[in-house]
Amino acid sequence: MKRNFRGQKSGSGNLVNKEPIEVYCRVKPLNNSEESCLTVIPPNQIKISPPLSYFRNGGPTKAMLYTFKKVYDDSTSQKSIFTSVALPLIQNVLTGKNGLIFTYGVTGSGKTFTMTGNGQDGGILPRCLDTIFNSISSYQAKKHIFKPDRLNGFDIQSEEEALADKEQDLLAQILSSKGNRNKIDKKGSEPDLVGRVRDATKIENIDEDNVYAVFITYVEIYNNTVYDLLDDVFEDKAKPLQAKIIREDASRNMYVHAANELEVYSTDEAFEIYYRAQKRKRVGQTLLNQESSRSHSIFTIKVVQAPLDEDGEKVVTDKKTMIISQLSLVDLAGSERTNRTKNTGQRLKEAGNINNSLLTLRTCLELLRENQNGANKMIPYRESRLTHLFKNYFDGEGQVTMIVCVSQHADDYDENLQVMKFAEISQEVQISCPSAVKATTCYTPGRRRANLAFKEAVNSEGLDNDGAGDVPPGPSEFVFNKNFISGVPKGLGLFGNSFTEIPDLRFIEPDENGAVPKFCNYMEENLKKFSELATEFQKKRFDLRDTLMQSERQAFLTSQQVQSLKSLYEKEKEKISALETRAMNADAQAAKLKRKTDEYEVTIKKLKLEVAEKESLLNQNRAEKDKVKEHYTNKLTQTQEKLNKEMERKLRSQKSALQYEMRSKDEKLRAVRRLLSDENIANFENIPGNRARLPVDSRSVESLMNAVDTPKASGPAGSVAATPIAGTPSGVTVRQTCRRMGVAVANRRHRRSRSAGDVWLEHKPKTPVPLNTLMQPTMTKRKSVTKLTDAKDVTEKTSKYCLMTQGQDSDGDLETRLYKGDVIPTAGGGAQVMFNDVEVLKQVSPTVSPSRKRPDEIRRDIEAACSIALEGHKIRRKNFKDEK
Ligand SMILES: Nc1ncnc2c1ncn2[C@@H]1O[C@H](COP(=O)(O)OP(=O)(O)OP(=O)(O)O)[C@@H](O)[C@H]1O
Repeated sequence: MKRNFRGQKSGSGNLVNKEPIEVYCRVKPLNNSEESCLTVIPPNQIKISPPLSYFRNGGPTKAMLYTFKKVYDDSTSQKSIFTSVALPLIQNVLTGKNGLIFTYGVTGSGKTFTMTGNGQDGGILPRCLDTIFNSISSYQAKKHIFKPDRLNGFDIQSEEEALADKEQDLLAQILSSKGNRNKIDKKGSEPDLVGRVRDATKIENIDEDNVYAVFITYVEIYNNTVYDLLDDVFEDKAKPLQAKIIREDASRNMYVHAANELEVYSTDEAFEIYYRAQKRKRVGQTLLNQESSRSHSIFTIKVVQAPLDEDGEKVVTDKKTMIISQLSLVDLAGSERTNRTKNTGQRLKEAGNINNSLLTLRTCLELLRENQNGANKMIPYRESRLTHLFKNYFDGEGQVTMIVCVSQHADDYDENLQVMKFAEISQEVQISCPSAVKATTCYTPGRRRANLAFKEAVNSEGLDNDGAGDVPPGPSEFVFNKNFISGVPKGLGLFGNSFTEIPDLRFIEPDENGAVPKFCNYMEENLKKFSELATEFQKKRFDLRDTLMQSERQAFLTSQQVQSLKSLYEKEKEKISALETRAMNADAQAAKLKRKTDEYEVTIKKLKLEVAEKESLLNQNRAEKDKVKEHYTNKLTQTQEKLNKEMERKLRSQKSALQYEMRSKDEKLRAVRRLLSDENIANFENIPGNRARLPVDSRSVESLMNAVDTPKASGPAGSVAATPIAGTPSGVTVRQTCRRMGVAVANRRHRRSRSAGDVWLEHKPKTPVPLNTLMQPTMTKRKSVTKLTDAKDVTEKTSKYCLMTQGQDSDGDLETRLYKGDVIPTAGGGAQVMFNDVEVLKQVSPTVSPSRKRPDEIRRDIEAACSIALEGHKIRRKNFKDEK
C-alpha cells in the first residue's frame, strides 16, 4: 500500500497525538578570547546576557533565560548531536514516518557545519546516510525496481524491467560524453570524501521482509526561486538555470516538480552526488562568514520500501503495498542585519529574500500557535517557497525538529535574542504526528529469512529447485521434460508455449534409442524458433516501450497540464474566494449603508413633514398676523380719523372757549382798567406830588398785556407806541402807554440798596424741566417760588424778579424763557416789576428741523407769562386794598 502524507492522516486515521516542534540549541565555539554573551545552563537552558558595551551605552542590562529541549555547548561533538537529534528521525523514516530537521540561526552561527560538517567530522547529513545504508544494506532492492513516476510517487518494476533499465542506464552512461552523474570516480572525488570517517550507527529491528531503496533530491531556494541542484544544466554553463515549481501531488503532498530523484545504492554514491551538487549551491563571502549560504538548501532522503512475496524472494509489484517516507534536511540561510554584513548589490538582495522567507516562516509558526489557541487564521504558507514546500510538515505530516545555532560572540547578542524569540514560538507549536506505518500484507513474517535458509539448504544438499521429481532419475540419467523446462530461466520460460511439443526423452548411456539426435533436432528447431521469437519479442518490446514512452510522455504532459490547470484552478479559487469575501464585505457594507440611507430618508421625510407643517403654521400665522395688522391698521386709521375729528372738534371748542375766555378776560381787564382809572388813579392823584412823580417810561403789566392782546389797538385807552426796551437782545418789545392814569408808579425813592447785591425772586414753574445747561441766569442771592402767595416775597428785600416759563416750541423743542425785571417798590408799599430783559433758552433737537413760531403761539406764551404776572398784580391789589 502506498502511504502518503495525506493518506496517513485522513485514510488510516493514524494520527494519535500532537507533539510540539522539538527545538535544540547548539552553541558555536568562540575564537580565542572574544567576549561571550551566552552561558549554557545544562541540560536545557541558556542565559543570554547583554555585552559590556550595552551597559556602557545605557542599553538593557537584564539577562534572559531560554529553555530548549536540549542545549549543546561548544564542546559537543557532531556525533552526539546526530545521535540525540537525528537518529530518532531516521528510525521514524525507516518505519514509514516523515521527518524534517532544519538548522536556524544568524549568519555564521554554524548551521552548515551542523548539517554537513566536514570529511573528518561529518554533520547530520552524512551520518544520516551512513546510518540508513548501514541499516538497510542487507535488504536493498535491486536498482531500478522502484522507479520515480515524476509525480512524487514511485512505480514498482519487475526484475526484468529493472534489468532493462539498468542496461539502458549503462548504455546511456557509456554514450554520454559528459560522464555519469551517478558514477563514483574516486579520482575526482572531493578531498572530504577520500578520508571520510563513516558513522557506524545501525538501526536494528527494521522490517526484514521488505526491500528498500534510497532516493535523494537536493534543491535550493535562492531569492525565493527553487532550483534543482542535481540538474545537469548546472554543468552546462550556456543553459539558463531552470526554476522549478512547487506542486501538490494526488495525495496533496507538496513537492518540487520535475526535480531529479536519484537512486543511490550506497553512502559513497550519495555523497558523490551531494558534494557535486553542493558546489552548485549559492555560497558567497560576507563580512561575517567566508562561505555564507545565500540560499536555503533542502536535501531529501526518500526511503521507498515494498514487501517481498510469499516466498520471500521477489518484490510484490502492487503499488499499494509500497511505503514512501522521507527525511528532509534543511540548512537555512542565516538571518542577516545589513548594517553588520555591509552587504550591497546582489548580496543585499539575497539578504532581503533570506530575511523575508525567514519572516514568513516565523509568521506561519506564530499563526499556527494562535490557531491552536482557538484562533482560525489562514496560514500564509504560499508567501514564501520555503513555507510552501514544508506546508505538509506543519500540517502534521511528520516530525519537525529544529536546531537553533547561536554564536556566543557579543556582537551577535541582538540577533541571538531574535533567534531565541523565534525558538520560543516554535516550541509552542504543536504538530500532529502520524504513527508508524506498516504494510498490511497477508504474508508470513520472516519469509526472507526462511527463503535464505532454504536456499542455503539447497546449495548445501544439491536439491532441485522444486524440491522433488516425479521419477527420480538415476545417477547417470538426464531427464528432459516439462519439469526440466520449469527450471529454465524466466526468459526462456516465457516462450514455453510457442515451442514444439517437448518430447519426453530419457538419456541413458549409451544412446540406444537415438534420443540424442532427436533432442538435437528438437533443440535446433526450437532454437530457430527461439531466435525468431526473440527478434519478434525484441521488436515488440521496443514497440511497447515506444508506446509506453509515448503514453508516458502524453500522460506526463497531461498531468503537467492537469497540474497547471489545478494550480490555476486553485489560484482562481483563491481569487474567487477572496473576491467572494470582498463581495460579501461589500454587500454587508452596502446593506449597512442602505440601512443608514433608509434611516436618513425616513428622518428626511419626517423633517420635511415637520418643515411643511411649520411652514403651513407660519403661513397661517402670517395670514393671521396680516389680518390682525390689517384690522388694527383699519382700526388705527379709524381711530386716528376719529381722534383727529375729536381733536379738531375739541380744538375748535377750546378755541372758541379760549376766545370766549379771552374776550371775558379782556372784558375783565377792561373792567379792571376802568376800575383802576376810576378809583386808584383818582386816589393817587389826590395824593400830593404823585402825579408829578409818575415816570414817563414806567411800564406796567397791564400795559404789557395790552401790548400783547391788542397789538394794533387804539382804543379809548389812548395811543400806543412800540419802543424797544434798551438792552433787550431778543427784541422783545413792551408797549409804552401814553396814559399815566391807572399805572402803578414805581417809587424810586424806595429802591432798595444794592450795596449788598441784588436779591432775586425766582418765580419758576412747579416742576421745571432740568436743563443741565451752562446758560443759567446769574442769581447769587435768590429766593425761588413756584407761586406768588405772599406779598412779602416781592416787597421785602427782593430787588430783581425773574419769571421762568417752560414750554414746547413749534418744533417740539423745549424752550425756557426767563423774563427779568427790577422790583420797584410802589408808593403804596407794594412793588411793581419792570421787565427789562427776556432770556430765551432753547434746547434744540438736532434731528428736528427748525421752524418758525406762529404768531398765535407767541401770543399764547406771552399770555401765559402775563397771567402769572397778573397773579402777583392781583395780590398786590388785594394787599393794597387790605392796607387801605
Ligand atoms: N561547532 C563548531 N565547531 C567548530 N567550528 C564551527 C562550529 N560551528 C561553526 N563553525 C565554523 O564557523 C564557520 C561558519 O559556520 P557555518 O558556515 O556553518 O555558518 P552558517 O550558520 O552556515 O552561516 P551562513 O548562514 O552564513 O551560511 C565555519 O568555518 C565553520 O567551520
